[in-house]
Amino acid sequence: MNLSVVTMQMSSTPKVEENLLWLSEQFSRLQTTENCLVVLPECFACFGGAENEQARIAEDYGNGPIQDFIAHQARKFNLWIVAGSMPLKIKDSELVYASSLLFSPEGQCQARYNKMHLFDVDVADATGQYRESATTQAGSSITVVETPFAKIGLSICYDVRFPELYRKLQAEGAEIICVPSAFTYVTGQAHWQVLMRARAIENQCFVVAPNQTGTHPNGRQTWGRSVVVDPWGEIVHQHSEQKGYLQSKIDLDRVRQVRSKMPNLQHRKLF
Ligand SMILES: O=C(O)CNC(=O)[C@H](CS)NC(=O)CCC(=O)C(=O)O
Repeated sequence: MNLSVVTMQMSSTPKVEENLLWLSEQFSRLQTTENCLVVLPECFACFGGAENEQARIAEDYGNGPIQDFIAHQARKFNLWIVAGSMPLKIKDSELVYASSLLFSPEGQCQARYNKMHLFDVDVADATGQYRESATTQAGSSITVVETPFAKIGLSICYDVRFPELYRKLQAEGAEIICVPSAFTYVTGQAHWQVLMRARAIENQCFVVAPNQTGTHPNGRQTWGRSVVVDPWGEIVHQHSEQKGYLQSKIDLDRVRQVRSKMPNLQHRKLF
């Protein structure tokens, strides 16, 4: 079965309306076919401002302007949309979940994943210290969701450095794995493409990884180079540093073809 896959590479600012307006312009330009999956980057609605910005724009799950916007766009343009990540409130907590939501073309939210691995890392860039856990609660369960075209595994950004998560997603049947990201320029330059290709090759899945790009208002720099990789590790398409979208047709039979010739998933010894 064929699927049209879109990576939306953004240079998001702290202003939600600005980012959503830009997105609605992009959506209106897409060529929509029967099945079209659009994946947005991590923090698509608000990025690159103050430390408390995610708490500021956080919504209750199932209720809020950002989720309404995505549901509306999904219906209007007949799209499956993975809303990369957005902050969702937690009852009686200052912290938020960084959640990735899958919307159907009917505008229904069909799956939710809360980012498990938080980026508490020192990077040799202008920001220096990243402490995601200061504002974010780590998730504790994995998400694989069945759609009419494929089973989709959800993950976010720094998760990509933990291959055991992807083994689990694959074991649960994932054929497409989304990795919406806000990878830093420095770590992206070193590791971005290798990590995305490795997860695709070892799990024989399509990997769809839209990234943030450019210099954001708080000085944070992200790597761009959003990418779609096929189950053999070949690049289906890759962005430069510019914001915008790329759209490609993929053949989902590729997953079965690659797995039947090289059944390395059945040759596992450990887990
Ligand atoms: O905190 C926010 O504002 C939004 N969240 C992010 O930007 C997150 C956590 S700081 N970024 C990453 O996970 C980058 C991972 C990365 O770059 C790597 O693994 O090398």
